[in-house]
Amino acid sequence: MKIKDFTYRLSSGRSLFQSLNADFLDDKVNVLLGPNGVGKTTLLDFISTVNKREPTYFHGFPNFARIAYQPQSVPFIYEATVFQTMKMVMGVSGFKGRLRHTDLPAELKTIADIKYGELSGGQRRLVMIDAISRLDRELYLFDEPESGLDPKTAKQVMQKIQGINQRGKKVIMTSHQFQNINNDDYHLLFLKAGQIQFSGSPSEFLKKESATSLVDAYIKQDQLL
Ligand SMILES: Nc1ncnc2c1ncn2[C@@H]1O[C@H](COP(=O)(O)OP(=O)(O)OP(=O)(O)O)[C@@H](O)[C@H]1O
Repeated sequence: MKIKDFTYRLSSGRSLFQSLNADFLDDKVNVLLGPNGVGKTTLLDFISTVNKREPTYFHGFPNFARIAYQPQSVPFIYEATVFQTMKMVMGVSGFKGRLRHTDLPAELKTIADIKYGELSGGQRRLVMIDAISRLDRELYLFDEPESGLDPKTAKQVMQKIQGINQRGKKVIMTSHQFQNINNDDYHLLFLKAGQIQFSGSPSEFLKKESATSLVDAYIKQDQLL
């Protein structure tokens, strides 16, 4: 999956992407990094076709029906339980199988009959990620999947996302968290000033910036621009 020479202006006239080029790897979890407001979510919106995607610039991406997308927030019905919400999300997305209580991981079984609207922000995210992960798609998009989750739950979510990729599925996510993406199963793409400024493995990122942690490498890269 590649993006070639993609330029995009916001309705205000501000240029968000300028001749942006990006290569995404099939056998790694691709992680878009970059400061707030640089356009990571907007890029996912184009890849997912929420924003109209021109084939001139986007190459090798599956069509809408073969993509699962976890946006940062989703509309929900306050009164529906967690279990009903998961079934609704999966049903709307065309899931043909049957979801049973016994299929749920322990952390969701305990909240399955609570109203979705009564969950915390982190719990809602966990529920949506679990539901979306069960869909059978070619490409999975996750927008800040570990944001708002406690460290243990964040790690579980990242393991779930790794598991999707290990099943031969393509994954692109955004993140501001570094503790769980510091091994070479991840492919990092640093977005700033309308372009991908770095892409490569975490170890290549550390080497390029002569840094000992990804946070330091990120800050050094950010200060360059
Ligand atoms: N519907 C919209 N109309 C106008 N501008 C928008 C719209 N959506 C996003 N933007 C602008 O586009 C820019 C990129 O936003 P985007 O959400 O893609 O950034 P991001 O890199 O994902 O940020 P964050 O890390 O904070 O989530 C921002 O300046 C934002 O204000």
